[in-house]
Amino acid sequence: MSGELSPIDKAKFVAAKRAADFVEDGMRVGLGTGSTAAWLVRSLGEMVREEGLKIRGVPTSTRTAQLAREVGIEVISLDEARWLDLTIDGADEFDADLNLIKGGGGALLQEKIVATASDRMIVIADIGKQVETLGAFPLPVEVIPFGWRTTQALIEEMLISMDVLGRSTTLRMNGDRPYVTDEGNHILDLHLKRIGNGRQLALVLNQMPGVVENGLFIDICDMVVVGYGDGRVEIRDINEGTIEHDRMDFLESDNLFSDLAD
Ligand SMILES: O=C(CO)[C@H](O)[C@H](O)COP(=O)(O)O
Repeated sequence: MSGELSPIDKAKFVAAKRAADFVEDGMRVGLGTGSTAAWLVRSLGEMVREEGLKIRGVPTSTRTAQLAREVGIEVISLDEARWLDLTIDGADEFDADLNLIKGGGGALLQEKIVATASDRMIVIADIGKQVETLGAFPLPVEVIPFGWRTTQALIEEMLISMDVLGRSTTLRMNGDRPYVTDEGNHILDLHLKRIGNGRQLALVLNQMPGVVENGLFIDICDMVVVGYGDGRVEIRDINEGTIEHDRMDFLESDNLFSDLAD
């Protein structure tokens, strides 16, 4: 049963399952987007249905909103919640300082707004997302459709002036059309290879006309729950370092996992 899922799926699952333990009754919870976040939403749904957990969720995309409703989580908007106790989301890369690249799933704008509006952000990720230096994963930048080619050219010029290693940028596509975000924008993926100064790059990008937001999450994440393909989980805390090693009691006993793996 569980053997039919790939090690990466198992790693994502155990990270999400462990992170769900941080969600308490009455919390307003930001719900991330992506395949790892989907495991989290399903786990929380199970806790709502079977344990009577009472939470209100603020989804970071229409996809997550739909899944949250399907699994029984009460969905509210960020404007209704105003402020959140906790956001749990996936990431494309995380480094030792818990800085992130996000936006591989195209939801970086809502994800950053929601994470920033939260007392605490927990990232759930398989160990493959850990990097020494951010940047191997193309950095997503959300741009408005008007004049996107000009914005792209400005970004490429800026990358040259900042001496960034990789300078090519591509418009994200959905089939033969530009990808459109929930906000009606496009995404440029910046193939940088290595981001020396993420803080500076994030600031410079967001000052450019046409740029709405970038996928660098600097000083936003408080904790990363890391999953391994063999079911182990590790917790890295921004202040205390690694606070939990090698816990692996999630896989075999879990109904949700075996039901989905069937
Ligand atoms: O930033 C994101 C979506 O915009 C996702 O969290 C990120 O792409 C990770 O996705 P996955 O959990 O599917 O690997």
